[in-house]
Amino acid sequence: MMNPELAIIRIKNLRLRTFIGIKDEEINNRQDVIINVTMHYYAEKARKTDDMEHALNYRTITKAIITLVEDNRFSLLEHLTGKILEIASEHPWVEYATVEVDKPHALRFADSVSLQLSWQRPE
Ligand SMILES: Nc1nc2c(c(=O)[nH]1)N=C([C@H](O)[C@H](O)COP(=O)(O)OP(=O)(O)OP(=O)(O)O)CN2
Repeated sequence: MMNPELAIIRIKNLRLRTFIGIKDEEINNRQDVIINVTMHYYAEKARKTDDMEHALNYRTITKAIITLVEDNRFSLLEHLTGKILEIASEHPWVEYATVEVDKPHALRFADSVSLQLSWQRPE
Protein backbone atom coordinates (compact mmCIF):
# COMPACT_ATOMS: atom_id res chain seq x y z
CA MET A 1 0.00 0.00 0.00
CA MET A 2 1.14 3.53 -0.70
CA ASN A 3 2.52 5.52 2.26
CA PRO A 4 -0.04 8.21 3.18
CA GLU A 5 2.76 10.64 4.05
CA LEU A 6 4.02 10.56 0.47
CA ALA A 7 2.71 13.88 -0.84
CA ILE A 8 2.25 14.49 -4.55
CA ILE A 9 2.91 18.01 -5.82
CA ARG A 10 1.57 18.72 -9.28
CA ILE A 11 2.56 21.82 -11.25
CA LYS A 12 -0.21 21.91 -13.82
CA ASN A 13 -0.14 23.46 -17.29
CA LEU A 14 2.81 25.80 -16.83
CA ARG A 15 2.62 27.77 -20.08
CA LEU A 16 5.92 29.14 -21.38
CA ARG A 17 7.48 30.15 -24.69
CA THR A 18 10.82 28.92 -25.95
CA PHE A 19 12.84 27.90 -29.01
CA ILE A 20 12.09 24.19 -29.55
CA GLY A 21 12.39 22.25 -32.78
CA ILE A 22 14.52 21.53 -35.80
CA LYS A 23 12.66 23.39 -38.56
CA ASP A 24 13.89 26.87 -39.61
CA GLU A 25 10.61 28.38 -38.50
CA GLU A 26 11.08 26.81 -35.05
CA ILE A 27 14.72 27.86 -34.80
CA ASN A 28 13.80 31.49 -35.57
CA ASN A 29 10.64 31.86 -33.49
CA ARG A 30 9.65 31.05 -29.94
CA GLN A 31 6.61 28.80 -29.59
CA ASP A 32 4.31 27.75 -26.76
CA VAL A 33 5.06 24.76 -24.59
CA ILE A 34 2.86 23.42 -21.79
CA ILE A 35 4.65 21.75 -18.91
CA ASN A 36 3.21 19.36 -16.31
CA VAL A 37 5.39 18.23 -13.43
CA THR A 38 4.71 15.73 -10.65
CA MET A 39 6.94 15.28 -7.61
CA HIS A 40 6.49 12.83 -4.74
CA TYR A 41 8.04 13.54 -1.34
CA TYR A 42 7.54 12.56 2.28
CA ALA A 43 5.61 15.50 3.76
CA GLU A 44 4.97 14.33 7.32
CA LYS A 45 7.13 17.07 8.90
CA ALA A 46 5.59 19.81 6.72
CA ARG A 47 2.10 18.56 7.59
CA LYS A 48 2.80 18.47 11.31
CA THR A 49 4.76 21.73 11.67
CA ASP A 50 3.05 23.91 9.03
CA ASP A 51 6.53 25.33 8.44
CA MET A 52 7.86 26.07 4.93
CA GLU A 53 11.33 25.01 6.04
CA HIS A 54 10.11 21.40 6.08
CA ALA A 55 8.29 21.55 2.74
CA LEU A 56 9.48 20.99 -0.81
CA ASN A 57 9.05 24.51 -2.18
CA TYR A 58 7.13 24.25 -5.47
CA ARG A 59 7.66 27.97 -6.10
CA THR A 60 11.48 27.63 -6.16
CA ILE A 61 11.26 24.63 -8.48
CA THR A 62 8.82 26.41 -10.81
CA LYS A 63 11.08 29.49 -11.02
CA ALA A 64 14.06 27.29 -11.92
CA ILE A 65 12.04 25.61 -14.68
CA ILE A 66 10.92 28.98 -16.06
CA THR A 67 14.52 30.24 -16.21
CA LEU A 68 15.73 27.04 -17.90
CA VAL A 69 13.01 27.03 -20.54
CA GLU A 70 12.95 30.74 -21.35
CA ASP A 71 16.73 31.32 -21.37
CA ASN A 72 17.73 28.40 -23.60
CA ARG A 73 16.99 26.86 -26.98
CA PHE A 74 16.31 23.20 -27.68
CA SER A 75 16.09 20.96 -30.74
CA LEU A 76 14.28 17.95 -29.32
CA LEU A 77 11.42 17.47 -26.85
CA GLU A 78 13.50 14.65 -25.35
CA HIS A 79 16.29 17.06 -24.39
CA LEU A 80 14.00 19.79 -23.05
CA THR A 81 11.94 17.31 -21.02
CA GLY A 82 15.09 15.69 -19.63
CA LYS A 83 16.50 19.04 -18.49
CA ILE A 84 13.25 19.89 -16.68
CA LEU A 85 13.24 16.44 -15.08
CA GLU A 86 16.76 17.11 -13.74
CA ILE A 87 15.36 20.18 -11.93
CA ALA A 88 12.24 18.35 -10.71
CA SER A 89 14.29 15.50 -9.25
CA GLU A 90 17.36 17.31 -7.92
CA HIS A 91 16.14 18.02 -4.38
CA PRO A 92 17.21 15.18 -2.05
CA TRP A 93 13.67 14.83 -0.65
CA VAL A 94 12.16 13.98 -4.05
CA GLU A 95 11.40 10.25 -4.34
CA TYR A 96 9.79 10.19 -7.76
CA ALA A 97 9.19 12.77 -10.49
CA THR A 98 7.54 12.93 -13.88
CA VAL A 99 7.61 15.67 -16.49
CA GLU A 100 5.41 15.96 -19.57
CA VAL A 101 6.00 18.68 -22.15
CA ASP A 102 3.37 19.48 -24.78
CA LYS A 103 4.14 21.25 -28.03
CA PRO A 104 0.66 22.35 -29.09
CA HIS A 105 1.63 23.68 -32.52
CA ALA A 106 3.92 20.84 -33.57
CA LEU A 107 1.60 18.85 -35.83
CA ARG A 108 -0.82 20.50 -38.23
CA PHE A 109 -3.59 17.94 -37.79
CA ALA A 110 -3.19 17.18 -34.06
CA ASP A 111 -4.15 19.17 -30.97
CA SER A 112 -0.73 18.62 -29.51
CA VAL A 113 2.23 16.30 -29.23
CA SER A 114 3.85 15.59 -25.89
CA LEU A 115 6.74 13.69 -24.40
CA GLN A 116 6.92 12.34 -20.86
CA LEU A 117 9.89 11.19 -18.81
CA SER A 118 10.03 9.83 -15.25
CA TRP A 119 12.68 9.47 -12.58
CA GLN A 120 12.72 7.23 -9.49
CA ARG A 121 15.19 7.60 -6.62
CA PRO A 122 17.37 4.46 -6.60
CA GLU A 123 16.70 2.12 -3.63
N1 LIG B 1 5.40 22.71 -0.64
C1 LIG B 1 4.91 23.97 -0.65
N2 LIG B 1 5.60 24.96 -1.27
C2 LIG B 1 5.09 26.21 -1.27
C3 LIG B 1 3.87 26.49 -0.64
C4 LIG B 1 3.17 25.42 0.01
O1 LIG B 1 2.08 25.58 0.61
N3 LIG B 1 3.74 24.18 -0.01
N4 LIG B 1 3.35 27.75 -0.71
C5 LIG B 1 3.93 28.72 -1.37
C6 LIG B 1 3.26 30.07 -1.47
O2 LIG B 1 2.36 30.23 -0.43
C7 LIG B 1 2.48 30.33 -2.82
O3 LIG B 1 1.59 29.26 -3.10
C8 LIG B 1 3.38 30.55 -4.02
O4 LIG B 1 4.21 31.64 -3.84
P1 LIG B 1 4.19 32.89 -4.77
O5 LIG B 1 5.27 33.78 -4.28
O6 LIG B 1 2.82 33.48 -4.87
O7 LIG B 1 4.56 32.20 -6.18
P2 LIG B 1 4.59 32.87 -7.61
O8 LIG B 1 5.38 31.95 -8.47
O9 LIG B 1 3.23 33.18 -8.09
O10 LIG B 1 5.45 34.15 -7.31
P3 LIG B 1 5.70 35.47 -8.16
O11 LIG B 1 6.87 36.10 -7.49
O12 LIG B 1 4.43 36.30 -8.05
O13 LIG B 1 5.99 35.06 -9.58
C9 LIG B 1 5.25 28.55 -1.99
N5 LIG B 1 5.75 27.20 -1.92
